[in-house]
Amino acid sequence: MLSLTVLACAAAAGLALWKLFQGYITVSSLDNIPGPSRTSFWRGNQSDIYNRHAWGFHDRARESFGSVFKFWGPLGTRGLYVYDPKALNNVINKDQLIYEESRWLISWNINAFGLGLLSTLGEHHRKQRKLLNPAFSINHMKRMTPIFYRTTHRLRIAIASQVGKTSAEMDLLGWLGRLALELIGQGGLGYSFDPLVANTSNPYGEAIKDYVPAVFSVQLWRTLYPYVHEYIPSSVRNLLAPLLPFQRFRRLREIIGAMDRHSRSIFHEKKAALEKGDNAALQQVGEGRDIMSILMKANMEASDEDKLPEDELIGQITTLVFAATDTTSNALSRIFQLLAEHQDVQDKMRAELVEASPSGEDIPYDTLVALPYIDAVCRETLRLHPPVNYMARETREDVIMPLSEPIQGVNGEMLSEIPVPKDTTILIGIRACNRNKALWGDDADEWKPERWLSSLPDALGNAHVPGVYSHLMTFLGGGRSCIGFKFSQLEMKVVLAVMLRSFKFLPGEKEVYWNMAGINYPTVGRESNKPSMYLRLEPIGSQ
Ligand code: HEM
Repeated sequence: MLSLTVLACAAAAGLALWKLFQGYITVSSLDNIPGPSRTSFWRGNQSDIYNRHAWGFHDRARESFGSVFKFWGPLGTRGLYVYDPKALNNVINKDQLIYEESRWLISWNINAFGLGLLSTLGEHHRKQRKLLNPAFSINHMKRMTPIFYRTTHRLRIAIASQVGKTSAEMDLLGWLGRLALELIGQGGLGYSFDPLVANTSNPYGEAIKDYVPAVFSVQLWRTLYPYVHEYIPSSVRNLLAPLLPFQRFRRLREIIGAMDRHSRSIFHEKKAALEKGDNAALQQVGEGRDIMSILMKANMEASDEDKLPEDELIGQITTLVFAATDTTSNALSRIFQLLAEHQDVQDKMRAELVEASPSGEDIPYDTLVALPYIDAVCRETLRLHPPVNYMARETREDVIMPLSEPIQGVNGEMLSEIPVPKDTTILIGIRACNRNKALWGDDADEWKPERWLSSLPDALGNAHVPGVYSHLMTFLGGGRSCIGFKFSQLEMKVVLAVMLRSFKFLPGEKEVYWNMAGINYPTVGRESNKPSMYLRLEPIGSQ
């Protein structure tokens, strides 16, 4: 009996060792795909790809190896970095269910955000999305526009009091982050997080803002999470997590705990208001027009098979707040930084706004979204500087990846498709696709809003980039594309419309350094890891 047990344990250990180290022993169809050599025997290119200063690695690799290249993952595994449009179309549309979110990321997201859209797969995800979609329609965005203006004017007043009559240098990222949280609060949840006055802060806002840097601070450990996820059951993981002796893990757990507590209390408040009837809901902050009220009402009326359980509704709250906050505020910060560096563009945008509303009244939705120059600046910034550089996927089975243009294999053969083995990590090169010179022209790495005012290159039209927005991969495409991209555009345009008429934006004294992360963020200089961006603001006319 004992020898049988020993034999079984030895076999299990052998299998685990084989699974762990097979990458070093086996050959793969991806060995014929060119790519950078590994910089660590154990970690492959992990630390080249996933670090705050990885811009050079990503840019050199795309320039040297083209639209599909191999990279090394941990323990001898191979991955593919892809920005070929036809391949991307297969990844996010045609074979979406084969190129799924990584299992470990889903498990991580369930722990961090609960069972929201970022944590579910397949039919489960489709069902959630079906219920949420109507709340993100253009008609609904129009109805939310007054809420966006009202909230942004509160920010304008708060900033004006800091700027005074002359000028002041301030952490604009901090203000835009608070505004983004308040807008998803009011427009998304019918809840006010932040009075938007100076010298106050909000624990939920702080938690959300710290989440991405906190995750990146444990990135080395996070690259091991796929193995932790595979070999340690979730019950044991949950038991061990609080015992981890590292301050960084403790902070991450605090952040996740704060997000969950707030989401639960917001949910129960909304539920009570909805149960009391429409009047109670109308008296809430979002006047019943917010995304969660619509979702909760739709859920009450849905057939049993389409209904979402409470935990999934709570998960949507954390997911929405996380997905909406840093992405949009960091994108807006990048726009203001570029406007501070290009006063001519800033002046032109201001002139367009004054022409659209000489009296300074809020510009109605239809007019605002159609203003061509502001639109060009937003598109161009989201093209050149997408807040998310890449997204990972993982093949659930062997699959053939077709290419728009053949590539030369390591053996000299031309390849028009690549056989990709099951369990391969795919990195969707969002920034790489947006800067592809073969599609956008030789000036693809330059910021030129004017490019959107004349016709775009034919090569771009013919390539059929599968992004949901303007030939860009910024918001991805397919069944997992960004559901909030219209919300985000409206937010950017309302903020630009209000702020550019009140302030002139100038470069500050403090250096602005952009860090590469799950969502890129600026810091003062390269060494700091505290998200912030200082610009100088000067008042214009009467406030
Ligand atoms: C500039 C701003 C934004 C950018 C660049 C952005 C980008 C993205 C990207 C790349 C994804 C795909 C993630 C994945 O495949 O795992 C995504 C998903 C998502 N985004 Fe956004 N986003 C932005 C703003 C927003 C806003 C304002 C909201 C909410 C109001 C939002 C809500 C979501 C949600 C819920 C998902 C998950 C969708 C799904 O899995 O079905 N995003 N976003």
